[in-house]
Amino acid sequence: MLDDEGEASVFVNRDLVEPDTIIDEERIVGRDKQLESVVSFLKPTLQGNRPPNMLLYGPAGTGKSLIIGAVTQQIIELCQSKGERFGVVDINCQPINTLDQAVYELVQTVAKDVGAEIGVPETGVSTKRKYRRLYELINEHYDSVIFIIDEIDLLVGRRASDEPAYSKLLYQLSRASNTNEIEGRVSVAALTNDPKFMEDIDGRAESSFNPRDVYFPDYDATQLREILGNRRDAFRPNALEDDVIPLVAAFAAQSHGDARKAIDLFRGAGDLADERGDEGVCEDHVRESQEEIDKDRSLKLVEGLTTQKKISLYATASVACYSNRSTSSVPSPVGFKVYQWVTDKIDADQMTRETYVKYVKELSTYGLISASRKSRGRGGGMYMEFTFTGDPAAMMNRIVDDTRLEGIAEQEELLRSVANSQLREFYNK
Ligand SMILES: Nc1ncnc2c1ncn2[C@@H]1O[C@H](COP(=O)(O)OP(=O)(O)OP(=O)(O)O)[C@@H](O)[C@H]1O
Repeated sequence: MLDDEGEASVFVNRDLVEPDTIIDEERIVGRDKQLESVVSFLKPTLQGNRPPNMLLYGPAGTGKSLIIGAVTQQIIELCQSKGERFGVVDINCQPINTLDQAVYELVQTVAKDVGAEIGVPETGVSTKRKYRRLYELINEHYDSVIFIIDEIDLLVGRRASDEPAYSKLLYQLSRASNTNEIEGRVSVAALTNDPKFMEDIDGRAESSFNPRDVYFPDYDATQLREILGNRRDAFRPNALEDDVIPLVAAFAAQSHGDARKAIDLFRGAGDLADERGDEGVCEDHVRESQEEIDKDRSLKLVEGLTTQKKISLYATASVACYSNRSTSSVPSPVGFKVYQWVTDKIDADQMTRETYVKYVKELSTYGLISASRKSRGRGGGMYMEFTFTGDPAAMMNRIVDDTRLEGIAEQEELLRSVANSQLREFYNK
């Protein structure tokens, strides 16, 4: 089978494994409960009533956008057949910084959907004017509307002390029909990975938004297998060896349970097979793509760290890497001693032990390491134990690109002995 460029390819429909491709409802699996809830909440629209507001929450890649998108699409079609205009106004807050930009983005989205002029400039007019234009467009073109605000918790606004921008936006949008600014029925669906933002919304916003919750948990390996199995026709028949889907699902379930990343890995394995001119996709392609993904991710992350964080991570990784013990986990007091040694050697500032622990713990939120609290036994106090999820030596190599640490890397034997003597001292106490 040849692809668009006339090259042999394992794919027949690569789009199906692109994350942004909108898929048919038959390909959605494992989200029956969430689908049922969203359908039941939005059904009143079809009877001419106002649906409740909704909060769809759960980790990344668990189908929040997919489910709300599929249900609202159906409602658009059902309304159309009755001659009613149901507007779906969908924005993602990730690239947006302020309330003013968010309102402008809403105006732009509606204008594009209905083919009208935006009608307000992006800058130089008040946010109020933008709201007015938004309501005007909606009143002209829709009988009812749902606002879908993705990654709502990221819309914090400029000043940390103010009421967050998401709180103001939720307040305005959810009361727009009570104040008759929008004549038709309005509802708001907020999507987030982190529902804790609700703790910071203003009391007024809370009572006017007052959402019905729908929770999206991580997918397990069985669900991911099904999701991927439903897209196997992206590949040429017989191009996939039997163990490919189970392995992709197992990798994804183990590290995140995110369908988007699982689909990325599936596609990556196919791309690798194509690159090498192999006829089919096998287990090795999956393993190598996963390694590439891990490498890229940690590389990007390490590049963005401050020097102090790099040193903390380097010292911790060196203990994991050089340890002569049977486990490679790193007790924080040992990591800190090695950190002190490294900072002395390169003549860098030295943070306190608390700061060192805070920095290393922070990296656990990126999945590079895991951190757990341990007890030293009676009277011995508590400490943190760090374990690297990937290869600590690869991590060290990446950090050494930071020139100040090159000198240390040349003293590998010395660092090895420092790490082990600190480990011995810690465990023999
Ligand atoms: N249940 C499912 N069945 C089939 N495909 C799915 C399912 N859940 C998610 N996907 C696919 O995974 C990708 C990510 O899903 P989606 O965008 O809905 O995640 P999300 O929860 O909104 O994530 P985020 O918080 O990152 O925006 C999409 O390509 C989607 O098609």
